[in-house]
Amino acid sequence: MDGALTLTDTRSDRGADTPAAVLDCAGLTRSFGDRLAIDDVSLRIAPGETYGLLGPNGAGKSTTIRMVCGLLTADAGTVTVAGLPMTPGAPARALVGYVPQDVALYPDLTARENLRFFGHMYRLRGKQLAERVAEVLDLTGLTDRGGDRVESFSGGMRRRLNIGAALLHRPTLLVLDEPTVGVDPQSRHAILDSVRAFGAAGMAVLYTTHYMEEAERICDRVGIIDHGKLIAEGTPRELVAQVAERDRVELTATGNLPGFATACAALTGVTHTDSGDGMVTLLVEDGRAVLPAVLDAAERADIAVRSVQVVEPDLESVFLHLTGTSLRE
Ligand SMILES: Nc1ncnc2c1ncn2[C@@H]1O[C@H](COP(=O)(O)OP(=O)(O)OP(=O)(O)O)[C@@H](O)[C@H]1O
Repeated sequence: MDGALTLTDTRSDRGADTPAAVLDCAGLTRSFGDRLAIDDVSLRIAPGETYGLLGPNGAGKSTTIRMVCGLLTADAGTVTVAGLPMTPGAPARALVGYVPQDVALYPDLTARENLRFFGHMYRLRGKQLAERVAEVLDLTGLTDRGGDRVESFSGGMRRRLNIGAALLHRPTLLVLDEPTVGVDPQSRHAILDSVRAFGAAGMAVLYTTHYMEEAERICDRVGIIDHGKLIAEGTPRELVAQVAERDRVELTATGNLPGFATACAALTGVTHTDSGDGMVTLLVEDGRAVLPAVLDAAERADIAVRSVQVVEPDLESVFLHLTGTSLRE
């Protein structure tokens, strides 16, 4: 496998007048036809801060970051990076490293050739390009494989090289769009550790995911996005405090699950219910206290319960609390 990426401190590259926020999005709004995809989203990311944009598929994460990276124009609102306005083609784009959701590498080129190609796009040339390519191969732990074609790489190695390509020009803001989708667990851990290290080295990081445990693990602050709106923002601890003492009860079961969820909603101590994918999820005041009544309700509704889990409050509970639906894959 695939070791963690490591990074040296990039803060020395910054001027003394570094603005308080590296990224400042104000009132971002964007529609596609009559579909309002992003609705008045504002967020700020400070130097060294890792900000997680957490939301289900279709919530508006990619659209937001495409505007942040200057790849899509907003209908309303502004993006500034290190105080510079971001619009398609603006100089501010040079401050951003963008890691797209899909791996964007040339399989029949070697890792080194891929990096040289991307380095050219960032206008790196000659000795500086050679140095940065060597630096990124080192950072990604791929120096030994630099001369090998990417088609021979594992999925995790491709992801790491994909991230490396966005680091060639030493960006002030690194934007990663769901970089662990489809990656094996070990590579996933390596990528998450690396993103943590980028933040620790002073980079501002915008990280989108629909895995709440990733957001909890690596993000200093999290914004929850749903139907194009930023519906909550804070540290994972602050967000979890919003659902107070509520536990989550997760039952995997077969039978009429929507009907069972409705029956559970009527039980004392149950505050939210959701069902889908062979699972019923309940937010409850006290998981253990409510279990007998839930299991009685299952029996009455002829539900075959396969497993029951009581989970203490986490970001998944926050999402269920705020939206009434589970943040499932
Ligand atoms: N080019 C487009 N044309 C039309 N609709 C679009 C376009 N891009 C995005 N949308 C719509 O905008 C909404 C937000 O999509 P977006 O891709 O930003 O969500 P997401 O949170 O990144 O989801 P995913 O994790 O599935 O990529 C969705 O309803 C999507 O269908």
